[in-house]
Amino acid sequence: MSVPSISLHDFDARRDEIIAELIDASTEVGFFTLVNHGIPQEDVDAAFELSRSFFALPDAAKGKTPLNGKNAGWEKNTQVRPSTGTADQKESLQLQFARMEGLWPADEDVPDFRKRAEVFMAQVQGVSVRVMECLADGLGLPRDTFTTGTVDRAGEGDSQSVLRLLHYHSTEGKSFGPNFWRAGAHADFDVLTMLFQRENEGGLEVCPGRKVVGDFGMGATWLPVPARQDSIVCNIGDQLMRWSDDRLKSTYHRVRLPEGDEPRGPRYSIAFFNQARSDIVIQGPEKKYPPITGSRFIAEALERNRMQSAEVAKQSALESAETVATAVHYVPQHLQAAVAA
Ligand SMILES: O=C(O)CCC(=O)C(=O)O
Ligand SMILES: [Fe+2]
Repeated sequence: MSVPSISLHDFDARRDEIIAELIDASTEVGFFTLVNHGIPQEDVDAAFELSRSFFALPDAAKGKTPLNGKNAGWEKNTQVRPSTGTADQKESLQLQFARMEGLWPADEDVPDFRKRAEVFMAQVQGVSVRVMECLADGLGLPRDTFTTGTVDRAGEGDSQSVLRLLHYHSTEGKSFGPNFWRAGAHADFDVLTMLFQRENEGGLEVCPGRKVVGDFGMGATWLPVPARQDSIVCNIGDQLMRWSDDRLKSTYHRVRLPEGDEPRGPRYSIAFFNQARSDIVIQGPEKKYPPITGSRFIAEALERNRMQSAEVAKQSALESAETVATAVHYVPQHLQAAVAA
C-alpha cells in the first residue's frame, strides 16, 4: 500500500476519473497527494515566505497573539498529543477567516500579514471545494453536502476553518528520548485537510487501517509521505469519516524527528483544515451514527482525547511503578496480576 498521487489536470473533462481515484484513495488509505492542483508554485512559495517571516520574529513579538483556546493564535512546544504524552517539537500559528480580532500579527512585525494570509486561505479553500464536491458526488450525495457546512461565507463570521503555519525546530545538536515527535500520532478532527510541504523537509508518516471514527486503533505499518513542494497532501478528517458512515477513512498520521544521517534543519509545513461550522448537522446517508452538530462533535472529540491522555499517563505511571517494583523486589498488590501473567 502507498499514498496515491492524483492529478487534477483537465479537471472538467476528467472529473469522473478523478472522482473514482479520490474515492479509492479515501476509502483505502484516507490520504492522497494532489498534483496539477492549480495553485501556482510562486503562491505556495509566498505563503512559506510569510510563514518564515513570522517564525523568525522574537518570541516576544509572536507572543503578542497567543493561542486563544479556539484554534487561533501562536503556540510553541505546548501541544501534547494524547497518543504520546509529550509536547510536539514545534511552534505554530493558527489563523481563521472569522473571529480574528486582535489575533492577526501586526503589520510592523510582518508587512501585510493578514492580506497575504487571506489570499492563500481562499486559494486553498477553492481547491478543497473541488475535492469535497467530488467526494460527495462519488458517494452519491448532493454535490454541496460537505461544502455548504464548511466553506467560509464572507461576512457571516461563522467559518470554523483554520490555516495553520507550522515550524518544526532544527534538531541540530539536540537529542531526544524515544517518545518525542515533531508531531505525535493523531487523526484530524475536521472534514478535509490540505497540507503543503517544502521539498525534502520530510518525516510525515501515515498509518491506514482505522475502521471506526473516534477510536484510537492504529495499524502497525507506517507509510512515509514524500515531501514535494509541487503537491498537496490531503487527508480525510474525523468529521468526514462520520459524515460518510465510516466509508471515507480518517487515518492516523505523525511527523517523526530526523534520524540517522538525515538533515537536522528545520521543517516548515502549512495545513488548511476545512472544518464544519458549529451549527451544521453531521449525519451519514445510512444513519450509522446519530446526528451531531459541528460544535458537539469537536467537544466530544476533545473529551475522548482527555480520556486517552489520562490513560496514557496511567500506563506510564504503572510502567515506572513496575520498574521500581522490580528494582526493590517488592510487587505492589495492584501490579501482582500483571507480573504473574
Ligand atoms: O506538518 C505536517 O506534516 C503534519 C501536521 C499535522 O498533521 C497537523 O497539524 O494536523
Ligand atoms: Fe494532522
